Amino acid sequence: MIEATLCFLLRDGSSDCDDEVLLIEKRRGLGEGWYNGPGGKLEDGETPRECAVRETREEVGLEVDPADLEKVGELSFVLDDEAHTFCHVFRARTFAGEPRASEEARPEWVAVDDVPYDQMWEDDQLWLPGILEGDTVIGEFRFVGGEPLDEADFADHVLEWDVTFPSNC
Ligand SMILES: Nc1ncnc2c1[nH]c(=O)n2[C@H]1C[C@H](O)[C@@H](COP(=O)(O)OP(=O)(O)OP(=O)(O)O)O1
Repeated sequence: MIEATLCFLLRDGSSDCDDEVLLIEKRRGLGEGWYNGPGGKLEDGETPRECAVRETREEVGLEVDPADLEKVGELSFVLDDEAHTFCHVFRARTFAGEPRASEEARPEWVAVDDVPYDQMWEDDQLWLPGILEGDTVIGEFRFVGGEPLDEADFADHVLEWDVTFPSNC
């Protein structure tokens, strides 16, 4: 099973009440052409938090202090009844630098109310709005139809909200 991360960075928006979230348009690999948060697969010996920091740096050039990352989700993606990917989701409001594009990702600040869910993984619309509003979640999402995961059909899901994660995970 693959272990991966997603990292959602938030900032105050230009209008009075709207937060903005940094999304990437994925330029290669799984989910190519879709929007998502920066993130990717854990490397050997890496913790999820370290992975989220590294992937954010590599994909969009922003520096995040691991201590500023709040663990806000654990998502299990199941393909044809087999565990496929376990994804740790983080959120942060503190980071350094200006986003820049990389070979893997084109970054874009998007108002939280304008997230393009029709250009994202189908499951994102089920859990990401809650994450962007400050909630926490554990979710399982079942896909059918074989590899690759991003061409499989989304079948069903289970969500548990308002979860408490240990501060060190
Ligand atoms: N269903 C769903 N919804 C939302 N996000 C995801 C999924 N499935 C997923 O796999 N993901 C996320 C989890 C990861 O952040 C990425 C996939 O990681 P990937 O880009 O393959 O990992 P990298 O390590 O960056 O890839 P390479 O550097 O090897 O190209 O999608």
